[in-house]
Amino acid sequence: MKQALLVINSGSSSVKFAAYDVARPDSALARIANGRIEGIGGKPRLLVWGQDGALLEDSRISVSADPVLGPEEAFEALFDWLGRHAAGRTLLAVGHRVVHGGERFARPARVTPEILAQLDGFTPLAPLHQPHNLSAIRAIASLLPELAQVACFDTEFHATQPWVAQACALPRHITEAGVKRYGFHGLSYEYIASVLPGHLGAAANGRVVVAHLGNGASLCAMQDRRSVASTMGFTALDGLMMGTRCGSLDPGVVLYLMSGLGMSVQAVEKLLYEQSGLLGVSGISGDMRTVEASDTPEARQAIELYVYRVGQQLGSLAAPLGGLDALVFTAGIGENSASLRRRVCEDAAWLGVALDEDANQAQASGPRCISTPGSRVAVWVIPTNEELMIARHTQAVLQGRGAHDWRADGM
Ligand SMILES: Nc1ncnc2c1ncn2[C@@H]1O[C@H](COP(=O)(O)OP(=O)(O)O)[C@@H](O)[C@H]1O
Ligand SMILES: CC(=O)OP(=O)(O)O
Ligand SMILES: [Mg+2]
Repeated sequence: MKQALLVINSGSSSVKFAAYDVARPDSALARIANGRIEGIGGKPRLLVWGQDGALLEDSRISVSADPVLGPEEAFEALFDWLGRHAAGRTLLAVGHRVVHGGERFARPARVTPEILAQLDGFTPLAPLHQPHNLSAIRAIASLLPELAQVACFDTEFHATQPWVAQACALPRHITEAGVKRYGFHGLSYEYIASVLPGHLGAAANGRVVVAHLGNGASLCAMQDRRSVASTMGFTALDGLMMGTRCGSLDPGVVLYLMSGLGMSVQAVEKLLYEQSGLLGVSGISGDMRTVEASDTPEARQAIELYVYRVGQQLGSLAAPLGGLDALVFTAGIGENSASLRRRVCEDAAWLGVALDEDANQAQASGPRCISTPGSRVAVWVIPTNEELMIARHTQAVLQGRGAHDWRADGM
């Protein structure tokens, strides 16, 4: 009987998933299918694509007359689909992206009720993500209590940063209580680090900044393919301007919102996480495609500010690296918006970035170099694959190997 792994990346209103065949315990993972459940808490849909990218399923999920379904019903529909289409396979485990592992979880972990309770404690540090990550684990545990579930943390990859990159200049007792810069999007950065040598050769181990520009957005500075600094900090609010998050903000603004404008903690949290960023500045949308398609002055300013912040913080990471050898764009915006990449690269000319605009504009979807042959900094677009990274970690935890070591196997 073939064995398979399921990977879940659970967000506020949608769940992304991927299923992999495990031919041998230590062999490469082959993706069988991937997809999304959209509209959880409303009228969910299940979308599934096959190995070749063909759409296999696009249907409304309805198990009762009530169209408002929670995560449990949504996962029931997914397992039902897998049961019908992945017949003849044993599901070994489910691997999850869990955004915050705090100081306690530096490695992927097999989930137990005790671990789940500890991870609940990080919810205030990642209110947009952690509750949804954990409710997916709980929903699956109640459907299939015996099934192994593995939590893989977005914070893990940044554990290699020197203390100066992790420190907040706060009194010691606050730092000792865990208030430090963790960094996020680690599964995405770890995947990119794993494929960099195949594309960049020896330069992969040089001074690299990876720009993960998706709904959430951050930059990671790498040296020897290890994280040395990141623009995200204690929470996934810090750093770049994002779809609906403000990014770096004078902490005095937060104090003023509460003491000067009388806003509650909940209202400030909603403002900074859900109503700011591209959405707040454009007044139109937090989705880059929609903002790029609009020609209002506010939409144009939103993109101008977004680009300004990427350029400013790219400089802030070039400083600890002592320069820059390569810049990599990834995630929804980084992989798909040629105009955003062009503007970022123009602003980064002072660092030695020279963009090949034809290569940048070319209709392509795989990893590609978009800098000129003479550019001092190599610029690449490399599609990320958080799901594959989670599957590798999950496989490693099942084999009792602890965290998967991307440096050892050169993948
Ligand atoms: N062709 C495109 N041009 C510009 N932006 C795009 C394009 N395709 C996707 N995006 C943007 O990518 C972002 C979503 O990124 P993604 O990495 O999928 O996010 P997440 O995985 O965090 O939900 C959205 O702002 C979306 O508008
Ligand atoms: C950590 C984070 O911001 O994740 P996402 O980009 O998926 O929202
Ligand atoms: Mg994402």
